[in-house]
Amino acid sequence: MATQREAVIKVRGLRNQFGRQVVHDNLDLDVWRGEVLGIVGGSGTGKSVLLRTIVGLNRPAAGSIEVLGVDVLRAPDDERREVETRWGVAFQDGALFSSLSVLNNVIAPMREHLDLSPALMKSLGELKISMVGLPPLACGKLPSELSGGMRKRAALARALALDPQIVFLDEPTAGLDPIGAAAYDELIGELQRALGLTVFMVTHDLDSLYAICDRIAVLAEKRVLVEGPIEGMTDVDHPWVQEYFTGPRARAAQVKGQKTGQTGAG
Ligand SMILES: Nc1ncnc2c1ncn2[C@@H]1O[C@H](COP(=O)(O)OP(=O)(O)OP(=O)(O)O)[C@@H](O)[C@H]1O
Repeated sequence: MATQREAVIKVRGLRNQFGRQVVHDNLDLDVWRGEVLGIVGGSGTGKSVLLRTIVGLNRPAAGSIEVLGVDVLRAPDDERREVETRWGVAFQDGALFSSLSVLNNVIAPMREHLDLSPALMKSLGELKISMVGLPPLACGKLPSELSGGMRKRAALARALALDPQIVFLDEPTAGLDPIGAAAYDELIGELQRALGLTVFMVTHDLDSLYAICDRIAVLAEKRVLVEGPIEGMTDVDHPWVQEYFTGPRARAAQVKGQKTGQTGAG
């Protein structure tokens, strides 16, 4: 099995620096096709910066990033634009266009990258919106007219607009109540299995880690300190990892994960 793993994202020797603040130094990371990878780490360890760097919203000081076989930092513009259509990103606050309806938000990437008739885009947009569990009524609403949980689902629908192979999620369950968060986790797990997605998820949510992540990458000391299945994290001899994965919240999340039988998406 291990020999068949294909890295859809390969980060090597990554350095990110803002002024004199070094956020990442010589960071390496592989993300395997079809996995749900949870990125965790203390506040300010650079989880969001890592995501933003991989998707091209932040230019690193050094290193290389390969996504789906494309060297995204050095590829010519047309190749880079093409590979961008093969991933989708959903940010924590949704980052939807506030003046566009949910349907038009979901259609926006199609308008930009595909040459489809308006009628076909509308049908595809409605399909994506139903895939994330939003009612048809949501299509015509503005983002401001949705609840926080619905906005996150709308952002996910937009991330799925171009049938991506990889989805990046930045703190997808932040701000949701526990029931809403569990439902969102379930949705991600279902979509991942149904569509064969690779999911790169920055999260603080221990329940999500136990419920849907196949592997965890811990950011500490400016790099990926450790990566692997969640079960092995309690053996890692590092104060933050110990506190995070053996504290009372982790124990509660583990029990919950076992109760619902949701440990790992496989
Ligand atoms: N554009 C920027 N300019 C300057 N500093 C930045 C910029 N973006 C991020 N940083 C800094 O980089 C560090 C890492 O930020 P990042 O948002 O990635 O942390 P994080 O691990 O996601 O934290 P949290 O868990 O609190 O969301 C922080 O100290 C932040 O202030």
